[in-house]
Order: sequence, then C-alpha cells, then structure tokens
Amino acid sequence: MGSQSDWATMKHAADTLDALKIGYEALIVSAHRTPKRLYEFAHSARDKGFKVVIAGAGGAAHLPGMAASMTPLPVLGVPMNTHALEGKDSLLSILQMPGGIPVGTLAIGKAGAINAALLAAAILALSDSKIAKRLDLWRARQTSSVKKKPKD
Ligand SMILES: Nc1c(C(=O)O)ncn1[C@@H]1O[C@H](COP(=O)(O)O)[C@@H](O)[C@H]1O
Repeated sequence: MGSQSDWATMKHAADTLDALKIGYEALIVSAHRTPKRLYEFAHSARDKGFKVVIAGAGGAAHLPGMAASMTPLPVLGVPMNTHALEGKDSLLSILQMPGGIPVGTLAIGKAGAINAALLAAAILALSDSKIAKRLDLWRARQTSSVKKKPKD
C-alpha cells in the first residue's frame, strides 16, 4: 500500500488472506515517496517467490501501475476512498492503464480489498489444490451465512 493511512482498508485484504491461510507480506511502498523501495520490491518480487501483488493506493494512485510495469506477476489494484473525490480519483488512475501493462482493478475501499484477496486466492488456486479447497469452503460459508429474510 502507498501509505500507513491505507492500512485500515488494506487490512481487510490481509484478514481475508489470513482466513484462507495464504501467506503474504504487508508493506508500505510508494511510487511517489519511496520510488527506490518500489523499484527494488517490484524487480525482485518474482525471484523472492511472490505470486501475486495486491497494490492499494489513493488519489494519484500510480503505485499499482508502476508496480505492474516492473514485475511480470499479476498486479491487483485497490483504489482507496478519498475525502476530496470519494475514491473516483484513485479508481480512474488505477483503472486507466495503457494497453500492454495490465492492472486488475477492484472496487473502491473495503469491498475491493476483500475481493483483491479472493481474486489472488483464485489465481493461486489454479495451481494449488489446498487453496482451492479452502476457497470453496470460504464461499460455501458465505452462501450459508446469508439469511433468506431480513431481521425486522
Ligand atoms: N497513491 C499513492 C502513492 C503512489 O501511488 O505511489 N503513494 C502514496 N499514495 C497515496 O497517498 C494517499 C495519502 O497518503 P497520506 O495519508 O500518507 O498522506 C494514500 O492513500 C496513499 O496510497
């Protein structure tokens, strides 16, 4: 994520990965404020064994796109909600990548963070049957937790 202030949102991705018993590293990396850290992370991520990158950022959210430009790993972008423009700035700057450098863009905020983790799990599940089973279970639990009728 681009800043400590993104953690309240990105923690939902971390919690979802925890629930699926998928290992991850949570880092603050900013294309704007720590470009060298981003360069080093993105260029070495595949060799270090990372399989998917989830990049959450807000405002002029260049982090996901810049990460995608420097790693062949799938990059999932989570737009942060912002005070000034309600996250539309984050959304559009993550979404509108030029052809050739894809970022899989999720919804703004908490739902996007959770779905980024689930999408990362689905990517990993293609080659990991244990993760596939845990993801099936997670989805089955979600389905059975939805009540048919409203409370009142
Ligand atoms: N969008 C980016 C990048 C980047 O894209 O590299 N680095 C920080 N930020 C964003 O700036 C917002 C405000 O950050 P602060 O709260 O630290 O001022 C955060 O949502 C962060 O993701």
